[in-house]
Amino acid sequence: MNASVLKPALPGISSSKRLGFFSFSDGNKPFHSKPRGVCLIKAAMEETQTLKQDVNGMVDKLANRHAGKNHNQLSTIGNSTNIKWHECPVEKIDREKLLKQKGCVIWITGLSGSGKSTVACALSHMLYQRGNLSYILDGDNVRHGLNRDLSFKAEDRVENIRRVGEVAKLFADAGFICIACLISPYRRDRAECRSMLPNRDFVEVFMDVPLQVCENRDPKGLYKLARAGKIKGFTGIDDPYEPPLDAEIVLQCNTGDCSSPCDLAEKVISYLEVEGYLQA
Ligand SMILES: Nc1ncnc2c1ncn2[C@@H]1O[C@H](COP(=O)(O)OS(=O)(=O)O)[C@@H](OP(=O)(O)O)[C@H]1O
Ligand SMILES: Nc1ncnc2c1ncn2[C@@H]1O[C@H](COP(=O)(O)OP(=O)(O)O)[C@@H](O)[C@H]1O
Repeated sequence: MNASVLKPALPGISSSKRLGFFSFSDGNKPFHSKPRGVCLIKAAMEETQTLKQDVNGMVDKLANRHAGKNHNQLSTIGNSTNIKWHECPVEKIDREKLLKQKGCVIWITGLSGSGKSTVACALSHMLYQRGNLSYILDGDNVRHGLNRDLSFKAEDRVENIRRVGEVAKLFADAGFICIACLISPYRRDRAECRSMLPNRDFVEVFMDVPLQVCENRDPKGLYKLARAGKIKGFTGIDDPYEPPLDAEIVLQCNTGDCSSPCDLAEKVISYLEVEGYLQA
């Protein structure tokens, strides 16, 4: 590999921290259209040398972790046979150092109309303003793509939550503060998602808003349709919702007079701050 084709995308950060952000050209197209000075080429070569050392260190770290283990062991997970986990030396903790935060999942559950999406957006915006990276997995939105094959019957809701739980786990592993907001009506499914993550990395937020308030809001007119029997199996009307018994955060709104979405999001921010998620 040619030293001049290395492109540090985050100048000013040490090479080990930048490791995940280097990309390589195809060798024919240099990154800089203007001719660069010899000093820069020399610096780039030195940078490459440091990088190689970093990569070797990372690979050694991986080799040590695997010492004594059977590298060829194949697994069967569900219907996937003969599969093998592939480790990469750049780990979650390395990405977290880059992002200066800890990856986790904020799981917002509650009835339709309880304010899940609104709080998720307020939270994401506040995190963005603080310089923290988050990403929202909204039930409604995920059902436009990944989960478009799923209906609202019980087994499809279970699969909906399982898939979003798995995706959220990947985002947390990438170092994101992943905000999943879904009705997720069943306790057992939420517990399954919790169990996918290391201890404390799953933060359950319960939108404790009475059905009456949600129904009065009815921004999409769905409760009206459900009451008229035009939507069958609507959560809270003729389909169950199991409120959490041990959520980390409960955002209550007992009457129509609720705290503002920003005030609610602030409570989540305070929790994340106290638990140390907003720094690496
Ligand atoms: N039968 C039924 N029950 C509940 N909700 C329904 C239903 N049909 C459509 N919708 C709309 O789908 C949104 C909920 O999707 P979710 O993926 O969050 O649901 S679930 O977690 O699988 O129960 C939900 O969005 P939110 O209002 O944002 O919760 C509704 O707009
Ligand atoms: N804290 C709040 N106070 C008053 N109204 C709210 C609050 N949060 C959300 N809403 C309103 O309630 C309705 C439903 O909110 P939404 O976020 O779409 O709920 P969900 O995602 O749970 O279905 C929207 O019209 C929204 O503007």
